Amino acid sequence: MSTLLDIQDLSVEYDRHRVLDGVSLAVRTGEILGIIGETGSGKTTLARAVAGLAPVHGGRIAFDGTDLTALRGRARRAWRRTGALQYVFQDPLRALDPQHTVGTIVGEGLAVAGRQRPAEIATRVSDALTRVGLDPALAARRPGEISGGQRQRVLLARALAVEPRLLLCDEPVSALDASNRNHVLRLLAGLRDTAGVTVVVISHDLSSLAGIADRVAVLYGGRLAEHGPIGDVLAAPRHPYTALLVASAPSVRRERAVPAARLRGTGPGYDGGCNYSARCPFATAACATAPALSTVDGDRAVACHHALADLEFTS
Ligand SMILES: Nc1ncnc2c1ncn2[C@@H]1O[C@H](COP(=O)(O)OP(=O)(O)OP(=O)(O)O)[C@@H](O)[C@H]1O
Repeated sequence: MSTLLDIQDLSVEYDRHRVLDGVSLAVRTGEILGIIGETGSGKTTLARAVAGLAPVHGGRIAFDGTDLTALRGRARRAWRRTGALQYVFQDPLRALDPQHTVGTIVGEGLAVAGRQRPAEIATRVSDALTRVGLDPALAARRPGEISGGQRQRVLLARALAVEPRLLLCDEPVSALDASNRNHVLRLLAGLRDTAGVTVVVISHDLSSLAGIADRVAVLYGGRLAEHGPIGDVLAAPRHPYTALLVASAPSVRRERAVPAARLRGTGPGYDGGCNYSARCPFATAACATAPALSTVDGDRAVACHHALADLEFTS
């Protein structure tokens, strides 16, 4: 499978405070990649950096071979107008202009591209609303006149209207009830399966990702702890933090996961060593040096000096 998005050694700083540190990650064409991590781990920052909305301090983000971090001025605007990459924001209420109708909002990207006549835009808006399971008649309403679940779908419809190649969805289901959550997750899986759209889904909830993601990347304190095929990662997490996440998610938990009670210590730090070591039950003197992300089992990678073997989980 080819790589659509290639992130190399990405760092982001806000006011000299580093919130992403040397993240390298490839998103393959046609897959759903889940990004998981606790609050403040840098998930949104990673997505915003890819969308050109966060201050990249170092590294490279390439989309189908084009280095997005090098685009400036006209080239950058032209790239944005293609709509190839769409970022679906976390908070629908804040992301949707309350003054505009749903139809205007969903048609925005098409109008920006400047290639569509009003009648064509109206048809594409109707199609996009239908695709996300909404009645096209909602186009006449404003964001304040529809439900939270419907607003989340409007955000998705807006992104889909421009037929993106890559969809970055930031916590697309966290504010939804179970039935809306399942609908949106099925919708994302359907986009991958029938339209070949590549999807990155950010979540702090492993069980939401378990049913739809092909691979998962685990962020901790702005660094990548582990990534790999989701089934393998859930069955045998290699990083102690991933093991903790799996142990804390009842619906995906396996017998051998490290008990959640072994969580300890304070949050992440950047003292030069492994930023998980203060919380890690397996930490040793070796962890005073930050571990590099190393390939294990062919298709997986883990940043841990003590990358766990399956048997070590029984404790
Ligand atoms: N605009 C900003 N200015 C300064 N610091 C920021 C800004 N945006 C995010 N941060 C900081 O960057 C870190 C990572 O934030 P981010 O929103 O990426 O985390 P997250 O994993 O998406 O969290 P959540 O699950 O709560 O959305 C946090 O410490 C946050 O306070």
